[in-house]
Amino acid sequence: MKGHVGQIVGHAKSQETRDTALEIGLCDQVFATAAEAVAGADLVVLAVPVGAMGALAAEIAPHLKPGCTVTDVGSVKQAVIAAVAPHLPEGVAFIPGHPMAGTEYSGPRSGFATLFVNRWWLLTPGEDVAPKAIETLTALLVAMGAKVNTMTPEHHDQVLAVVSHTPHLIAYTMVGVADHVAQVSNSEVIEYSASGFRDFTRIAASDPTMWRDVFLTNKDAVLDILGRFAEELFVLQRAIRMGDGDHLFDYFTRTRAIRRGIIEAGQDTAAADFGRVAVKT
Ligand SMILES: NC(=O)c1ccc[n+]([C@@H]2O[C@H](COP(=O)([O-])OP(=O)(O)OC[C@H]3O[C@@H](n4cnc5c(N)ncnc54)[C@H](O)[C@@H]3O)[C@@H](O)[C@H]2O)c1
Ligand SMILES: O=C(O)C(=O)C[C@]1(C(=O)O)C=C[C@@H](O)C=C1
Repeated sequence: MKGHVGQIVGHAKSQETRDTALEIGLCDQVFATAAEAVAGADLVVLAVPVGAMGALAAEIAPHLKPGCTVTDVGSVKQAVIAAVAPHLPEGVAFIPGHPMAGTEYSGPRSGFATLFVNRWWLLTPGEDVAPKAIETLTALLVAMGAKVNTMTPEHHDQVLAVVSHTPHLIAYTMVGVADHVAQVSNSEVIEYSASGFRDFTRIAASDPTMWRDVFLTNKDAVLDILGRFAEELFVLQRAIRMGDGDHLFDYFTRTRAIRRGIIEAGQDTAAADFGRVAVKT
């Protein structure tokens, strides 16, 4: 954001995080209370776990500058809106947001300059929000390299259940299964993991608080996708049992085309950004 805004003021509860934020130049100033941090701000960005958004909004509400914009970066939108909006005073523009970028790491040292470059940043503003406020926020996000799109919070939560939330649950589960197998068979299965399983372990190393809150707050959409996942899994399980190679081949051909389409659309930048090699098979 540096160079695009006047001053960046942060808040973190721990002294260590506040010290780090100043040391690495993330903020110009940091405060121990959110109330102090938001005083006089034109734009306030809420970046805490989804389950903590409501309490934070209640804390900052009396200290917001009239006419300011409040946004958030939570991975779920309907629950954040329900928790935050009731606290915000009249005249504050609330533009819920979600950058589709991140890693399994947390904390102030986990960001990097290109994190948002060529990544979607989804906004789910209500119809009553002034277009000017949306334009100003969009301009800032675009300046950070993001591609911005707006949609309804309902649609956001359904889409994210498919492309982010349920895949994380599957990764957590698969790593749990491997660990269980290793324990009961007293073997070294995880040591022999190659890149496919390692990708699962990377995802399964994501922050437990963040992901607990995601699943608790996007419950219906995730349960819907998990149900569909189980149905597909049973069909593949049956194909394996019946020796139906044609079914497996056709299914895998279809999924490979999806992966190739993502790469051709230039949307697989995260791995390369983070110093890993994007495997193009
Ligand atoms: N990590 C990702 O990949 C990613 C990507 C997009 C969106 N998000 C969303 O961004 C938000 C922040 O995630 P992050 O990865 O930046 O996490 P983070 O752990 O790096 O930062 C979260 C901060 O919130 C603070 N916090 C936790 N509970 C709190 C509470 N009850 N009250 C006040 N502060 C509290 C923590 O101390 C920490 O400083 C989450 O809502 C998450 O869903 C994360
Ligand atoms: O690559 C990762 O570590 C991520 O999972 C990042 C990811 C994602 O699912 O794409 C995780 C959660 C966020 O809400 C947005 C981005």
